[in-house]
Amino acid sequence: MILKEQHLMDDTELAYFENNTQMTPEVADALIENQITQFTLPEGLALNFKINQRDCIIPMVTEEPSVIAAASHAAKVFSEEGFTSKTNIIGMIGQIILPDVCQPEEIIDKLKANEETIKQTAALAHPSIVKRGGGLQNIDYRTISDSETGMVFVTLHLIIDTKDAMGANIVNTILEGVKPLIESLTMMTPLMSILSNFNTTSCVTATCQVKIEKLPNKSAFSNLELAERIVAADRYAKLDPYRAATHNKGIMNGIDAVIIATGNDPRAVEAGIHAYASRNGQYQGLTSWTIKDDMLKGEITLPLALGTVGGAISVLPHAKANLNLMQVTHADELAEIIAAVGLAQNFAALKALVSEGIQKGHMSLHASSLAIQVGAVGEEIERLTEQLKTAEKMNRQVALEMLARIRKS
Ligand SMILES: CC(C)(COP(=O)([O-])OP(=O)([O-])OC[C@H]1O[C@@H](n2cnc3c(N)ncnc32)[C@H](O)[C@@H]1OP(=O)([O-])[O-])[C@@H](O)C(=O)NCCC(=O)NCCSC(=O)C[C@@](C)(O)CC(=O)[O-]
Ligand SMILES: NC(=O)C1=CN([C@@H]2O[C@H](COP(=O)(O)OP(=O)(O)OC[C@H]3O[C@@H](n4cnc5c(N)ncnc54)[C@H](OP(=O)(O)O)[C@@H]3O)[C@@H](O)[C@H]2O)C=CC1
Repeated sequence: MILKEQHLMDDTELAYFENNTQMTPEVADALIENQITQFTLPEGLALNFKINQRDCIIPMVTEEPSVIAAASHAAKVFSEEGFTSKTNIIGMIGQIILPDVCQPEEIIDKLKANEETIKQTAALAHPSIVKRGGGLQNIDYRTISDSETGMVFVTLHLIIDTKDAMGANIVNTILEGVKPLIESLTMMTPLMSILSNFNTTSCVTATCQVKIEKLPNKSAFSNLELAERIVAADRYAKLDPYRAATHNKGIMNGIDAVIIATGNDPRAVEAGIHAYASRNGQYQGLTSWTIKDDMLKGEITLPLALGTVGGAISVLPHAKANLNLMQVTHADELAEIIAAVGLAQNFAALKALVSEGIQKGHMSLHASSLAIQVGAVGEEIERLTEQLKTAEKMNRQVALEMLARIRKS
């Protein structure tokens, strides 16, 4: 197997993948409650990626046809220079929310005067993360007023470096460790203490560029027109939330697939990214495509709190094997890859949308799942798939009629 020859997989991992091994019932039972079975999804590899000058094979777990083809297609378009991806990760944000505060400035001053003690208490609450070089970095204070009730909240943001763990449990442990001290300093009972998934202090930016003359182009538009239409589509996603949601869904096609493949928490990532997309007061597309010096340039910035250890990652053998496959050890490296995948996925979708339309590429790759949906089995699947790809219309009725003809022949 090529992956083993390239030292991207060892014998155990290869056997695990080849035998399609499930996790043991004990592991499955330990992960969730009332576990009855295991639910499988296909995993594929996105190819052609060069990220920060390193060639990278990307494992993607998705049920949607054409996602992996699209990512591979875009990665090939930008393969000359590849993607540049850079993290700006200070840490996760943990919130301690004080409700019904009468004198917010006084409370904040008191807390500021005791920051050293808060930091010491935080270190004692999770000594092992401090030993790893992480832990509480700094504290921000916010005052939030509810215009309906008149209630004023003071919210502490504890910025906590969780190193290679996503860190939700680490943050929550530290918050709950610090909470009694906050109570005694303020003489108030916090409403709650919990991490924020709007993790603006864990951002990553990926960029890419290609000479417009080198854009692969099967459409009737010139290469410059194609590039301009991609830029216009990108702009439109900044203006119209109805389009922005779909634009960002396309980005998440790639991001979620790698998040799931690496055992990370897709709900946390989705919540953070969609909150970030709304940070200017209106939900907007997350990418930026521009034309400069005969080049089409793409950029995406996302908050990504990810782990390469902890949570389910260290429990799921597939997740560990997939991290090895990408040759990733640290959480920031994983974030860099995932941001690049999101940008690539968006490029492929926009390029298809503004030229031949999405259905051509998507539906031809959807043909095999449509064949199975209408009941094709064994060799029928391939025959029906091929016929569907050449059909003028591809839908359930057409597929059923074709399958009936195949069975008669
Ligand atoms: C599908 C393509 C890539 C065809 O694109 P194409 O130019 O017709 O394909 P091609 O046959 O010339 O292949 C180009 C490259 O694509 C890859 N590729 C091509 N086919 C395969 C395959 N079977 N298996 C693996 N890789 C494949 C592969 O890398 C290949 O290079 P090669 O290796 O041949 O030198 C293109 O039409 C495309 O990128 N379409 C976009 C598809 C997409 O975005 N799908 C997501 C689902 S739609 C959605 O959910 C989101 C959306 C669209 O609504 C978001 C939005 O609105 O913004
Ligand atoms: N709102 C949300 O998003 C929430 C998410 N969650 C869930 O929390 C989980 C993630 O929490 P998380 O705290 O990451 O997981 P863990 O509780 O598994 O903590 C990670 C542990 O990994 C160990 N570790 C080993 N090597 C490293 C390293 N290099 N860097 C950092 N830690 C290391 C640390 O323990 P040690 O130092 O002792 O070895 C650390 O405590 C996910 O399953 C998520 O779904 C939970 C609550 C809310």
